[in-house]
Amino acid sequence: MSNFKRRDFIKTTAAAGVGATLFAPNIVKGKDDRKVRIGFIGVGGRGRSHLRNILLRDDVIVPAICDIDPEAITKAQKMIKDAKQKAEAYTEGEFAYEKMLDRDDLDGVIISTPWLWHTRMAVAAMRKGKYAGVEVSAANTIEECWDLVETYEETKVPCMILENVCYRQDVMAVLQMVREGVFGELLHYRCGYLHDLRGVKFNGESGAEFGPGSHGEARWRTAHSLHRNGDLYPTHGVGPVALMADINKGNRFVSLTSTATKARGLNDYIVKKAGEDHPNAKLKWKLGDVVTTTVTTARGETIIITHDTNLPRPYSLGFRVQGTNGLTDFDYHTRRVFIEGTSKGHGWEEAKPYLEKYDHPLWKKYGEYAKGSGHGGMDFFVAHAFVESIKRKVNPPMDAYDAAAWSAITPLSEMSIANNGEPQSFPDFTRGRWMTRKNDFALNDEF
Ligand SMILES: NC(=O)c1ccc[n+]([C@@H]2O[C@H](COP(=O)([O-])OP(=O)(O)OC[C@H]3O[C@@H](n4cnc5c(N)ncnc54)[C@H](O)[C@@H]3O)[C@@H](O)[C@H]2O)c1
Repeated sequence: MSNFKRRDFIKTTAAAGVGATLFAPNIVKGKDDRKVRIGFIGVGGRGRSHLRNILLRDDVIVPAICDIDPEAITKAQKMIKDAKQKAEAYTEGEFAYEKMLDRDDLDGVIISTPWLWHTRMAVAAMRKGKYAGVEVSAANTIEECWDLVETYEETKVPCMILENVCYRQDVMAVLQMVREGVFGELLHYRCGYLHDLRGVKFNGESGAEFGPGSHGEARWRTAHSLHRNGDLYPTHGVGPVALMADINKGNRFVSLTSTATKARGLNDYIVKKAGEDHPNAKLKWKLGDVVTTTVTTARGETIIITHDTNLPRPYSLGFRVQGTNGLTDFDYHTRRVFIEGTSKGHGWEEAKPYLEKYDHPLWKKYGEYAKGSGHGGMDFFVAHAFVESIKRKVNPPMDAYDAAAWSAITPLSEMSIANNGEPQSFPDFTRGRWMTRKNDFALNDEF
């Protein structure tokens, strides 16, 4: 039994390993008291939100943190001190994390750094026997996708992509509906990342600065829009869909085609903020404002993924799940369903009764507890799954194969756009094992 509890939350957890696959245990052995020791690489905005959730648990110790930004370290150290813990900080240069990974008292690390560091850090963590929990996206190139898979296969140390949206309450209820056959046989999905990031990509005195001297993600994220044209952030949308579609577990992504509109939004924003004489107003942005990708699967489904981060618009992940019996469109603002024989007439039905009826058992169990953990509660679940997988020494629910297949959408979409929408084949990262692997995501009653 686990000793997991927080504040007034004292529910015990079930026996270890239900529904999960054991792997060769070459990682640091858990202690009898089942306390897990987790280090943090990157304690910026996202790293500290993970840290906050982790520090609320009584089954995790945080012995070490790493960041190159002294301000981020100071903020994180205050949180750690407030939680009555003590962590050593690694701050000396961009490779200080390697020193931290040499410690023998870490079971896992949570990596919340800029994208270009993710694979390098996750691979280093696995090689040093530490579970790698890596923020999204996990990889930038097809080579990096293979690095994640091959390092996992070689070391048998798991890598979990920390895709929190897979645990969103409505997403998990729809997953239950899928599993119970409410939509019939599935054919089509839509999803994406439609988020006005202009205020994230630019800040500083003029409101139009990025790179060194700016703060937060503007320091590193914006450069990708200058140099790359593709779906730069696919996993919030495609992660949940991949789990519904059994990707890598009975099904796989086969190919994609991508197209992009022209790039106008960022230039328009800079001119409005800082005037047309601002040096950044002269830049030629490569990222098309709306990138549309269509993925085909081995089972004959299609998935339309939209990336839309440069224009004024409300936040949306734009989910649609459609099968032979009906479909749902759902988002933070609108959730609707049409099921043949149940929904009256030709109109949509409000999804609320369905989402309540099919509320996932994990949400029934931990929903109250999760509230306030960030992003409507889903941040609790993703960190919880990481911690519980380490405790039980089992593979996490979203693994290196998922990290590779979901992240591969970015480089493949770039190649497709660069070649006039030419179809690009997905590598089969499972090397054929997708045919026999089983989808056990969130099927045990713990994580
Ligand atoms: N899942 C989600 O909901 C969600 C939300 C926000 C961000 N993210 C992801 O989390 C990651 C981090 O984003 P963020 O918003 O925290 O960015 P951020 O810029 O606020 O933080 C990144 C941190 O990494 C540090 N860093 C950079 N290079 C480093 C190195 N070599 N070694 C150690 N530290 C280094 C920076 O100093 C900074 O403190 C990104 O991949 C982002 O896409 C995910």
